[in-house]
This record gives sequence, C-alpha cells and structure tokens, in this order.
Amino acid sequence: MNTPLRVLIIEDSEDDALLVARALRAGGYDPILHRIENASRMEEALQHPWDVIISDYTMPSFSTPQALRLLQRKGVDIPFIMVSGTVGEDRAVQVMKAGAHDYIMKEQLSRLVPAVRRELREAKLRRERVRAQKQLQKLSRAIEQTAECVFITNPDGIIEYVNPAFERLTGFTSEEAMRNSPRILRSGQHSASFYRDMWRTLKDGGVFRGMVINRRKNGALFYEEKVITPIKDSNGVITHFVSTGQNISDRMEAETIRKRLTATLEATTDFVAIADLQGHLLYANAARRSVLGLAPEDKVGICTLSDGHTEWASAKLMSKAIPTAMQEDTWSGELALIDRDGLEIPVSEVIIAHRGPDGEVQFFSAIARNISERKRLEEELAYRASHDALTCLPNRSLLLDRMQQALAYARRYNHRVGVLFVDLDRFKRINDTLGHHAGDTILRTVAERICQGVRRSDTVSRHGGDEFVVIAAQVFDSNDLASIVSKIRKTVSEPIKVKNRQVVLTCSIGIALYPFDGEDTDTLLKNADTAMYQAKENGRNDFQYYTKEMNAQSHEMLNLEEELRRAVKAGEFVLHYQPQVDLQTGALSRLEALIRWQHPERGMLAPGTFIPVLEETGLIEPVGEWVVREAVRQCAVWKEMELPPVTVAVNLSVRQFANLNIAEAIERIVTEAGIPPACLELEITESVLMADAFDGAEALRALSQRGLRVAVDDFGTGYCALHYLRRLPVNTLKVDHSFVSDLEGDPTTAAIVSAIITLGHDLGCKVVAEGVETLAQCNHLHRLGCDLAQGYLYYRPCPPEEIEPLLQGGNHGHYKVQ
Ligand SMILES: Nc1nc2c(ncn2[C@@H]2O[C@@H]3COP(=O)(O)O[C@H]4[C@@H](O)[C@H](n5cnc6c(=O)[nH]c(N)nc65)O[C@@H]4COP(=O)(O)O[C@H]3[C@H]2O)c(=O)[nH]1
Repeated sequence: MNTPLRVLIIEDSEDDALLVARALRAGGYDPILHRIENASRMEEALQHPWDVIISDYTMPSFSTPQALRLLQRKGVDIPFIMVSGTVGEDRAVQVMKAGAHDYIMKEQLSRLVPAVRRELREAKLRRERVRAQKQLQKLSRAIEQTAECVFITNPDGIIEYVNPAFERLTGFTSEEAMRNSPRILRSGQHSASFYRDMWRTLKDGGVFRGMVINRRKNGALFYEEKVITPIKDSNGVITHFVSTGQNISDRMEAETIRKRLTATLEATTDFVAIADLQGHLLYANAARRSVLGLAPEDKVGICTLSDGHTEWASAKLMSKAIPTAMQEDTWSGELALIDRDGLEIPVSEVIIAHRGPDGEVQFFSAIARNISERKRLEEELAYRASHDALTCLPNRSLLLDRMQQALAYARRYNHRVGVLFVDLDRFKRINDTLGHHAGDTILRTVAERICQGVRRSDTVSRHGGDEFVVIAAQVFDSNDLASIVSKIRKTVSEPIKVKNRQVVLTCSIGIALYPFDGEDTDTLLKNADTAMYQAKENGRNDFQYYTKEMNAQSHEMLNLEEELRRAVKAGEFVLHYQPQVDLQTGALSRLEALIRWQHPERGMLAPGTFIPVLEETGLIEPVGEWVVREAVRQCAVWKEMELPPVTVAVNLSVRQFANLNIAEAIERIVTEAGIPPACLELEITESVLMADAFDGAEALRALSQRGLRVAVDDFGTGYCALHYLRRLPVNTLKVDHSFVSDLEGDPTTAAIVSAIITLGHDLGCKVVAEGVETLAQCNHLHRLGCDLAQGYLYYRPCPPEEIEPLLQGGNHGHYKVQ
C-alpha cells in the first residue's frame, strides 16, 4: 500500500504535473496533488498542510523564486523541490540559496522519489530540532525564572551554572559562584557526616532530599528544602548534579515561632482553650487539660468550652460570654473553674471570637487566669479595711455600718439599740509602765473578754487606743443594758497575767440608748462618749447613762483645750507651794510646787481640771518646762531675799520624763539660775519608774549624777518591784494619800504604810505622807516612823508671798505630834 503524500505542485503544464504524479506513484507514494500557477492560489493553498512542494522554474504568471519568497514570508518550512528544464547553473544556485531543497531536471524524474524521501526525512529532523530548541528555550526560561534556587555542578561538584534565584537567595553572583564548590554556602550548622552521607548518596547515583541550613554571602542563615539529582548520560555515567532548593526560611521561622508559642502556652499556668463554633475544643493547654482531667494523649475534642467550669460559670459562659464575644469580638469577666478535687478556682476569663477574611466567626479562644490569690488578697484587704489589726475586732468604719443596720432594724421593729463606750482606766499608765508589747497583749485579752460578755448579734469594735464600742442590738430597756454593762465590768476586771505580773484593770463605760439619746450613729456615739467621760470624772471604774446635761459638759471640754492653748501663750499659769513638815518638830522642811491656772473669768483653777488635757494635747511639755523654770526662778528670788534654802519638789509628767535629755535640760536651768541642784526635787510617779518604753533607771541616774533629787510620788499605787527600786538613786518616797485617808479605819492599809516606811528607810529615803488631814493621821504616821507630812492639816498650797514668812521660820510647829 502506497504512502499518502500531499503534494502542492506549482506548474502551468497539466501534463508535466501528471508526469510528476506518475513518478511519485511509481516510487511508492499515493500523491494527493494540488496544482497552482500563481501567487494568490499559492497563498490559498498554504492554508492547508503539505508534505512537499514541487515547483517548475518559470510560468507565465509565477516563478520558483517568487514562490520561495512567499514561503519565507509565511515562515513555512515545507520541503521544496524544483523540477524544471535546464535553467543554468547560476539560476540553480540562486534558487537553492533562496530556500529550495533540491533541483531535479524534468529529464531526470527518476531522482524525484529519492529526493522527496530524503527531504521528507530532513524536514522531519528539522521540525524535531526546532521543537527541541523550543523545548530547551522553555526549560532554560523556566530555570531562569523559577523562584527555586538552582545550580548545576560537574561530577566533581564544581558549580557550572546558577540561576538568578540562586543569586538572589545566596547573595553570590553567577561569576562568584562559578568554578566554586557549593561549600561556599556551608553554614557550620550540619556535621561533617551530614555532607559525607549526602555526597555518598549522590556519587552512588541516588537523589538527595532534605532540609539544609546554608549561609548567605552576608553571613545570614537560610533554610532550604533541597533536592540534588545526578544527571547521567546514555551510558549511565554521571555528567552533572542539579541542585534545586526552596527557601523555607519563613516557614522554618514560622514553625519555630509556632513551637515557641505552643511551648509557652503549654507552660503557662493560665487555662487556654480554642474551640470551634459548636464549642468543641480544638486545643487545650496543659493547665486546661489538667482541669478537664485529660491526659496529653487524650483527644480534646470530646470536651466543650464550658466543660471544667462550675455550674453557674458554665451558665454565664453560654448565656452571656459567648453571645457577647460573637457580637463584640471579646468578652471578659470573672468565672470559676472546678479542679479535679472539686475545688473552685476563681478565674478572670477572656473569650475572643476570631473572624475569617469574610468577617464570619471561625473559632473561639478562651484564656482564664487563676485569681485565687487576688481574691484572697481582696478579701484580706477588705477585712483589714474593716477590722482593727491588733484585736481583729471591727474597726470604726465597720462599726458604723453595723450600727446603721442595727438602727434600721430597730426603727422597723421598734427596738432599742444600746451604744456603750468602754474606756480602760489608766491604760496609758499601764502602757507606759509595762511597755507597748504588754499593752497590746492586754488590749487583745480585754477585746476577747468583752466579746464573751455580749451576744453574738451585738458588735464589739475597737475605736482606737484603749476605747471599745459595743453596739447592743435589740435591747428593750435599760435593764438589758445594765446586765451587759455588769458583765463587761466583771470580765474586764479579772486579773490579766502579763510579763509575770497580775494586772488588774477597770473600765469606765458611757451608755447612750436609741432612740432616746440620739437617732443617728454620730449622735449616739458622741453621747455615749460624753457619758463615758462623765464616768471617768466620777472617779473611774464606773458607768454612766447619758443625760442631756452632759452635752453641755462635753462642749466645755472642747472649749477647755482651746482655752489652754491660749493660756500657754498668755502665760496664765502660776505656781502655788505646799509645805511639807517634819513630823518630829512640826517645822517646814520643804515645798511642793503645784501648778494653778489663773483663768481670766473662772478664777484660780486646780490642775486636776486641766493637766489631763495638757497631757493629751502635748502641751504638758512646754508647760512642764515652764514649771521647772518658775520653781527654780522662785528659789533664786528667795535666795536673793536671803531666806533659808529650801528644797522645792516639782512634778514631772510621764511625757516630759520620756525626753531622755531632761536631766541635761534641768541642770542647765538650775545652773543658769545659780542655785544648788539639791534645792530641786523631781517628783516622778511610781508608774513612770516602771515604764519599759525608756530606761527609767538610766534617766534617774542622770538626774542624780547632776545633784538633783528624785522623789517617787503616789508610792504604793503602782506595780513597782521592790528589788528594782533598791537599785535606783531615789531620795524620797511619797505615800499616796489614798493610804493616808484609809490609815485609821483599815489595819491592812496601816500595815502597807508601815511596810512602805520601813522600805523607804532601808533604801535611805525620806518618807513623806501625802494628804494628811487629821491629827490622828499625823500621830499614826509618826508612830510608824514616817519622816514628813504634807496636807491640809498643816498648810494648803499657797502663793509664794505666803510662803516667805513661813520660810523665815515664823510660823511652824502648829501641829506637833501629840
Ligand atoms: N484632799 C487633799 N488633798 C491634798 C491635801 N494636801 C494636799 N493635797 C493635794 O494633793 C495634791 C498633791 O499633789 P500630787 O499628788 O503631786 O498631785 C498633783 C500632781 O500629780 C498634778 N500636778 C500639780 N502640779 C503639777 C505640775 O506642775 N506638773 C505636773 N506634771 N503635774 C502637776 O496634779 C495633782 C493634783 O494637784 P493639786 O490639785 O494641786 O493637788 C495637790 C494638793 O493640793 C489634803 O490634805 N487633802
């Protein structure tokens, strides 16, 4: 069977065309012949595919050179054979140069078929070459333009080609890389064996695939996912290696960040979870898994976002947190988780709705922080803000709150509310004597005792210092209050053991009753306070119901403070002097300076009315110093008047004595006045001596070393340990007037006074009895061996001008012992 052959024949002679066809057929072809004889027909014909073009050289309206030009213009590569009569060598050469593939003379048609065969073969080769070239072009363009980093080495690993992506990624230009080894990229991040193994694989003809960390020309590292392929020739010999690498630095960095984030999330104590739109968990960190009781290998998808929360928190999460996050992107608030032991963990939780590019919520994340510690601190702060640190009793602010509640309740149910102001008597003295530490212990004990004495519905609060307030809710009359008061007084006065001593306390209580003594907290507290002051005025260890008259008195107290400030500035104080007489001879032995306030309207005021206020306000310090100066000045005047020298005793308050430089200050005053120090005796109460807050012994020694005399006032009322007294430089002991007044009626008191006198003498002191009012007392004291007496029996305190005649010796010996 003949091979079909599409032949375009350019020929004006039909016969010649048939001859060609015959020759082709004879040569084994089955030609489909299409004859044309001008350019336009040729152009039409070229729209169809042709295996070969056979052309006569010249025709009336066409020629081979024209046909060839047309083909060239069209860019068509079809085997072109000129079959013609003799055209001459020049023309033949010209036609071949113009693109004809062969030239056969009509007389030699037997050459046609071999020529056609050859040209068909050649054309096929040409087409394949063109296709291959195009392919090569495409490939090289692809390699040039690909984002992958490509380089090719010879079998020894010397770089022969790098693509632009290589240059961009590594920073090495093609020229720099050429004839170099890929070692220029080594980062030092892989071991030598890594490269050895890679090379072995490649040499063995294998393909290397793996992640390689390389280094840029500028030293920066980059990660490549690499494939290195050996290229082999037809004999299987490796001629090249092609390395293609994808820069995965960004991916590696992202992966590193992801790993770090995951490690952070796993390590944090916060509870983190991610959930899909249905609430099923997609991720839960270790803390959250632990709450859910999930092991690391367990699938978290079996749990939902609300799992692990308490019932109320779960309800809040579903009804509030998630809907809010859906609408507003985030919700934050307080919820609670429940751990595997059933313990509630208060958490501050944030729910975030994460949206996709379309704005639709894609998933939720939940971050919860354990706020147990914060809650505990908040509770502690709230407790501290409302309770007294020392006694743990409600403080003033909580008291007011409770009081308001009690009053509201009482208003509604027509009850009474009792407000008791409890103040410990002479607590300041105890504090000064035994020290603040012991004072604190006592306050705590008293607090506990008062609480035991009231009902649980009542409130006991510490109002500051040694003051307590009791709110007795739901009382019906003052009898109810009376029983509370009596319980408090009884319990407070039981001995308290502190520092190996038994301390016995008393208290003064002021009582105000709602609604009679006030309808609001402020008035009731103020009135109970006023009543308490009245109880103190009554001699302490007492209780007092509020009365309208007290109001006026409390105003008076406030005025007093203001007036005293003014009096200090105006110099309204004077000193009176009370003589102490010798019990043997009745002669004036010495004087005690006692302060008086020459009030412009109220006349001469005794110290009992203002000394406590001076002490409370601190005014005692300037006033006390004035007293010393004035007494010393008076001594100097008497000296000037050449009166016999006399010792003047001056009272020092606790507050003054706390000043460690007091001895120095007094010495300066005495020296400046030019009187002997022994003319001044400083009276210190027994309680001052025992104060822990400062070194009493040290201060006394400082006074004594300067030649000043020291007297212990009110002896017997405090807790002075006798062995302690023994070590102190005391010159005088003053027996408190309470002992003197009980001397006659009470044999125990007489025994105590006798003991004090003996002790005083043992210590080398003079003993002075205070408040001697009767001759009987005078005689008794004399019998007991007391040295001196001071009291109305002899002299009342009087101004200095009345003292002067006494000093001259004109008026003594009135009451000699009988
Ligand atoms: N019932 C009675 N009382 C008598 C009798 N003889 C004297 N008195 C009073 O007893 C008080 C004795 O002074 P004190 O125990 O040191 O007690 C003093 C002293 O503790 C204090 N005081 C007086 N002056 C000063 C002072 O300048 N500085 C300081 N810090 N306190 C002073 O005030 C207290 C009271 O002083 P005064 O009112 O002057 O009262 C004086 C005196 O007038 C008597 O026979 N019967």
